[in-house]
Amino acid sequence: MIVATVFGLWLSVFLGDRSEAILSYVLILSFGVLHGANDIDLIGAYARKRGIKKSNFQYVIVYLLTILCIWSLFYVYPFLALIAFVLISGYHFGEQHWNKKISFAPFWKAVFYFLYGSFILFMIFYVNNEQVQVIIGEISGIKLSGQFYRFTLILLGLLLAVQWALGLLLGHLKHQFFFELFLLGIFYVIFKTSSLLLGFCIYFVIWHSVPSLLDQMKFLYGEISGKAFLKYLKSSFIYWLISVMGFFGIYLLLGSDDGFLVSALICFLAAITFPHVFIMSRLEKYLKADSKTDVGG
Ligand SMILES: CC1=C(/C=C/C(C)=C/C=C/C(C)=C/C=O)C(C)(C)CCC1
Repeated sequence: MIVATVFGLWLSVFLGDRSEAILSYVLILSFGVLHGANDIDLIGAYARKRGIKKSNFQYVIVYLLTILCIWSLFYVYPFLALIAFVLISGYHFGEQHWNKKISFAPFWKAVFYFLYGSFILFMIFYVNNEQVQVIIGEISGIKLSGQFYRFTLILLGLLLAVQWALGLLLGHLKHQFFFELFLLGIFYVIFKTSSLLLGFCIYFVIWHSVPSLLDQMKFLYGEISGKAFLKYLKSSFIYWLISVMGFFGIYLLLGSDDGFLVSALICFLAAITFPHVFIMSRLEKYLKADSKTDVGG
């Protein structure tokens, strides 16, 4: 993952703005969307493992209703929806990164996930604050100042540092401290050198979507292999196709205006993110609890 990240950094130096944007859309729509495209099968498999029997059709209905609710929320209270989206995404990124490496009590675990993931997101927002202000303004009609991103980043950083230090002192964190710190440094450099979209994309695809895909394969098929990946592709293809077509539908409707497209991409991501975070949180807890299906301990 480090090699792919450095390669991404190298690409960001060489590619022009247009090529960076195209590469980012391609990566987000391929791996990014793919890692959320199997959610209905995942919740079905999870329920079966827990002895609950419901048809896939019921899950599809609940899933679609959830997406409809999120879209309505974005329509009626866009700012509130955006805040909820960012908070939940922070938690989700943190959970993916730390799930197998920490042993806090459940509440403090959730706080740590949230602080870590939100810290990463606010690094992106702070470094690109002018662009982010425009995008958030376009979605919600509210313009937050550059100071706001700076202050929130510092606050999150301080809280994270305190909990991290306590976790180390009390032995709740099983990881290489300097490596994790180095990673945060690398992320900062990437966000600073690449465009907003490519910076987010490098983190989202390499450090979130790919590890999540591997966890899902292990959960669904008990192994990580080329064969399991093909099975995964087969079962998620239809959902992936519908999502990508949905995105292009929005694109055709809104035109090729880059600003609009980024806002559309965010609302689109948000709609599939809410149910995805819920499902993945169940799955990660299951993977951690069941040592036989745990990935890389
Ligand atoms: C608001 C905002 C952004 C945040 C995107 C987020 C928060 C995405 C989360 C995606 C998830 C969690 C997907 C599912 O796994 C961007 C794109 C950086 C651009 C600037 C404005």
